Amino acid sequence: MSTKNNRDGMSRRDFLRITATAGVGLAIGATGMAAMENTIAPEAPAGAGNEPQEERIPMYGEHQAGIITPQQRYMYLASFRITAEDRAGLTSLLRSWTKFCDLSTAGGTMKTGSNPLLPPDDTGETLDLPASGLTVTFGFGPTLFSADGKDRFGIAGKMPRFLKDIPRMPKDNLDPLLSGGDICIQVCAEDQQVAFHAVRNFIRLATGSATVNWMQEGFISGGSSGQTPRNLFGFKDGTANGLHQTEQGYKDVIWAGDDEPAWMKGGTYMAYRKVRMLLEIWDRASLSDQEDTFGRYKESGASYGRKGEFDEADPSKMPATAHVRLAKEAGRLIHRRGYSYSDGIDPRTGNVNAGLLFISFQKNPEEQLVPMLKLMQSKDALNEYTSHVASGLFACPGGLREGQYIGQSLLES
Ligand SMILES: C=CC1=C(C)c2cc3[nH]c(cc4nc(cc5[nH]c(cc1n2)c(C)c5CCC(=O)O)C(CCC(=O)O)=C4C)c(C)c3C=C
Ligand SMILES: [Fe+2]
Repeated sequence: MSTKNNRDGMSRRDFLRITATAGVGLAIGATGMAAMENTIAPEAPAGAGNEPQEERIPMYGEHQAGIITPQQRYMYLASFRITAEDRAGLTSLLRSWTKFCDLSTAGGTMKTGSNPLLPPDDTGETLDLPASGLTVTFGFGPTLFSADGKDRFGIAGKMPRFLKDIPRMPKDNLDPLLSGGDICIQVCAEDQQVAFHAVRNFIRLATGSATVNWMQEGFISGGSSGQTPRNLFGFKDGTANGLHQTEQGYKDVIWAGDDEPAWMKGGTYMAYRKVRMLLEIWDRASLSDQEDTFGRYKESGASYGRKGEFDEADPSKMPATAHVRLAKEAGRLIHRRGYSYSDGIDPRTGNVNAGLLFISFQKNPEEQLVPMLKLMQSKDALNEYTSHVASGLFACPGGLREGQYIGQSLLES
């Protein structure tokens, strides 16, 4: 796609580069920061500018996209309550959502419409934007299968083996209005407006068939440059995913087993915890307390007693309550794909309302995730600085072939 602007002869990319550089100079001048000791010069990763992201991530395949896909910068998570009264209503919604996915992940939009007396078919905010690595991942919650003892859609007999709410943990501070749901959609993209457009249109297309329970937005840094993103405590977060990132590793850790209903073939379970991070308390903790909390060094991300971020961790070198040591003691791996969030300021306290939208994928949440969560809730040094405020567990069906709709293998098998 050409980015030349004919009026001033400068490409959109050149313009962004020049203004970005000028902006840095102005900011330094304005604050009078002549002495720059104690700083770390950032290494500019190649291609990490503001270029439009043409990348299209195929939505068809053995697995849904957005699970082992390298993390895009922006994420929306939206949970829906299905109001359609029967299976035909649910099927029709899933068909129209799938059609929209097919179009938008390829960088297309619906027609704006030819009848000026009707609302346009597309909301329009991505008309000039490329696909931007958009992915959409669907998960089905326990209540889709059975709610209040009712089998609303005739699928109660096809419930996957481990689909139930994550058990309540002693330190939980969960808001039921921000937890659970019949269907959860994870939307990720390199451009926030592309991701927003998708989630907004899922909501719009659901009119009359589903209502939104809650929606969260998240962001990360660095992912596309190949570096591990840092969370809002300033630590590299996601390093240990490297332990299972092979085809066999994914099979062992993520993809549902053969003992699941057929529609879960190539699927997995998505766990969600919204974890508020108490930034003001954390920022007053010493560097050594911060590092002891994780058992890793802040700058390098290396685990205690090691030099490189990816050197094998030795839990015996970490304090007994270190987060990473406890994760290791739980003895199982999970695939984490979390995003930071910021919900502005808590007006009652003036504190920043921010944290981690913890998302993990695993084949058996009962064996892989729940024991880890229990161990962490009882001992984790991180508990002093965090509070779990929302939760959810969803079964993600396997991937689609062109022409199929999401959930077809569940509803029509
Ligand atoms: C029960 C699962 C987990 C929750 C909840 C959780 C919350 C949470 N984690 C961080 C920051 C870090 N976590 C790190 C590693 C790590 N965390 C979990 C699990 C949960 N974290 C696992 C399984 C691991 C990997 C352990 C290992 O095998 O080495 C790290 C270290 C770097 C890394 O590997 O990613 C950080 C940092 C926060 C801030 C948080 C809640 C707000
Ligand atoms: Fe963690």
